[in-house]
Amino acid sequence: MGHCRVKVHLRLRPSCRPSTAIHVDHAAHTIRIDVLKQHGGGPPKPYNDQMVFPFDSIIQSSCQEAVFEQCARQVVEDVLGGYNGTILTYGQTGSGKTFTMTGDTKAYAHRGIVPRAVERIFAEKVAKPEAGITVHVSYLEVYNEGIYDLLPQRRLASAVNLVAMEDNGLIEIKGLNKMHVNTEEEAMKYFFEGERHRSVAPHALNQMSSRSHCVFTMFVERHSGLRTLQEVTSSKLNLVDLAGSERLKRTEVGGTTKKEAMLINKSLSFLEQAVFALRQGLGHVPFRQSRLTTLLKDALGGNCKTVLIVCAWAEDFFLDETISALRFAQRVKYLKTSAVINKKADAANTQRRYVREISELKQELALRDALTGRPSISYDELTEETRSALRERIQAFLAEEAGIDSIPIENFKQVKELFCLFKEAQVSLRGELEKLLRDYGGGPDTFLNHSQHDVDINPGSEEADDEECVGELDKEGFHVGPVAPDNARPDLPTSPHAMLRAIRSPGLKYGEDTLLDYNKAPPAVAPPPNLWELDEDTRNEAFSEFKHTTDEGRTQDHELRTKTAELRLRKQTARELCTTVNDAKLEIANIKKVLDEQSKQSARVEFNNQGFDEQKYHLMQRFREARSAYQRGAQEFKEVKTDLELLQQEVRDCKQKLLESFFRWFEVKTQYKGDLQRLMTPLSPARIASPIGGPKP
Ligand SMILES: Nc1ncnc2c1ncn2[C@@H]1O[C@H](COP(=O)(O)OP(=O)(O)OP(=O)(O)O)[C@@H](O)[C@H]1O
Repeated sequence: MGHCRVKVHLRLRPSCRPSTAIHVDHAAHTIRIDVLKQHGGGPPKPYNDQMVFPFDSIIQSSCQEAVFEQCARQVVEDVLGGYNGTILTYGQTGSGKTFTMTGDTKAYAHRGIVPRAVERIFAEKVAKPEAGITVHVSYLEVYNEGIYDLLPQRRLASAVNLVAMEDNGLIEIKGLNKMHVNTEEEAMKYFFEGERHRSVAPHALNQMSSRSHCVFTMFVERHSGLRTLQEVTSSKLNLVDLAGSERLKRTEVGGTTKKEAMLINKSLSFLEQAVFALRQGLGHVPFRQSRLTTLLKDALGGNCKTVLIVCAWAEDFFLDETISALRFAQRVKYLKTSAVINKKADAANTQRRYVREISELKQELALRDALTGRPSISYDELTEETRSALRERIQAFLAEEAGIDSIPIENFKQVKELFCLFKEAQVSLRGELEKLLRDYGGGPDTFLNHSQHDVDINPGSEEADDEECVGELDKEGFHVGPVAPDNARPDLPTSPHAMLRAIRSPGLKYGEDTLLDYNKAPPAVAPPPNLWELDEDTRNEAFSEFKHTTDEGRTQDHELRTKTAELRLRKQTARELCTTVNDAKLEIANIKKVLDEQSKQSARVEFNNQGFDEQKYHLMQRFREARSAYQRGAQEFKEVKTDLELLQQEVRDCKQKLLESFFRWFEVKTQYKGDLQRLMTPLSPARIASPIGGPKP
């Protein structure tokens, strides 16, 4: 990056009566003003003070061509070389700024810097076609603190006030039209169109006074040599015709023109403040104070080569304004900018190179495939059919219906597609999981709790199982009901009827499913009263006799044993299923916990073609498996549970039937065999406490 000083030139307007106070030294490029100073109350002494202002050049009576050559040529050449350039004309109203920048249409020789710069740029474009120079032009004006596009139609009521923004270190006007121009004529056509639209008004010093600051910009792109090279330079040339400062009493304006003049003076004063801040090296330069200073930010201190042409009247009458313009020029003269060649990659060339390289690589691949016996492999974009075939294979693989070998891996494009499809499957799985969790009403805890309530998968413990069959399926003996704890014993009944009442009364429980649980299932036939007057051993002996010596007893006992064995098997199956389902539930809850943890750490799992969250994928796969196991197990368990309930009922029925048959048999036996006397023995409290049933040996 090279620092370069802003070049400052002075152009004095030709005058019939130039001030005798102005002395130009063309060799030294200085101008001296002899100033009249008044001392105290004494008579004024003429020219008792002198001010000398150095310039890069002073133009007094040169023609327009000389002005271009002296002031503008180098900037235009620099723009063609890739630098940004700005040429500004500054000065009092009517001092010749527009004449210098635009020129006069009366004669071709009077054309100003703009047409000459356009001519030079297109001359280069024609002379060096290999450089592939492209040109765009824009034209704007800053009028009453608004930025307006002069192309194509500034004077429309809908004219938009544009916004200047800093983009990549350079000031850009958002929405400004940039017209692509192929020839000098085209560029000038747009320039004149803009000229027609710019704001002008007459006043005492200028019949065509500019009421706005105008900026005509040429955007130049140029290849830095042969077209095969990748680099292009992109630069712009700003040609700025500032509105002139004016003293209202001299221009004798009123109304709108007066308001315009005040705003022009204000914006020029902001420009002076910005220049002053830059010159003083102040930390903050108030570029944003006005549209003009914002627009000129690059020209005054950024990436730009800048030339200022100060236009001034040479008459005595305007000496004050001239001195003030010269002072401004002196400040600008010491400003430094940091211009660089603006290079950028040539997109078209880069694309051409890539196309060539791709074509060569394809040939290389085809050759290699032919040599390795895989001539049919395609490297073109995957078709929709291929994509859906791959999707089906992945689905089959994930469902464990096909192995990994079923997924073809032929080229990189296909591998990328496979990753995308895996991601698709993962996303869908995640959706399913979230839906499932939503259905279960929230987080893992709720899910577990809900599941436990939803399906009762506790078929009972081994102990409960034993209790279920208590007093029943011991090898030989018949123990009807567990022994009640001592403190649970009821008062001794005095007769069998009293004992029955006691059995039926609540609080006399001898297990959940004893053979004679009157609270749950009282036998259809009442037990013979004399049965309860026997002691437990005798009573069980009688029951054993019935089961082993009578057909009815044998059949019913066998039926009960078969059903109970079946019930046990079912309970075992249910227990196993219960373990499977509970394990699956636990697994689901654990996976959910891990996934939640991961989600907390990163709100969103990023996946692109460069990466794949393998851990997450495995988790999701485990989740799927656990969920399938849970669903299968839960379904099977429901079926087993239904069977279980049926079997339990059947067992109860068998027990009931056996008891009833036993009661009937016992009654008949005691009645007809006449040995009732022998069987009748006094009741003992222990026998009554365990009237029927007993612990299993
Ligand atoms: N060097 C010059 N040679 C011949 N004529 C000139 C010269 N400078 C200015 N003029 C004439 O003076 C008149 C006013 O000049 P010009 O419009 O360029 O002033 P200006 O500085 O742009 O004024 P304003 O700020 O009001 O727009 C024009 O008619 C122009 O032709």
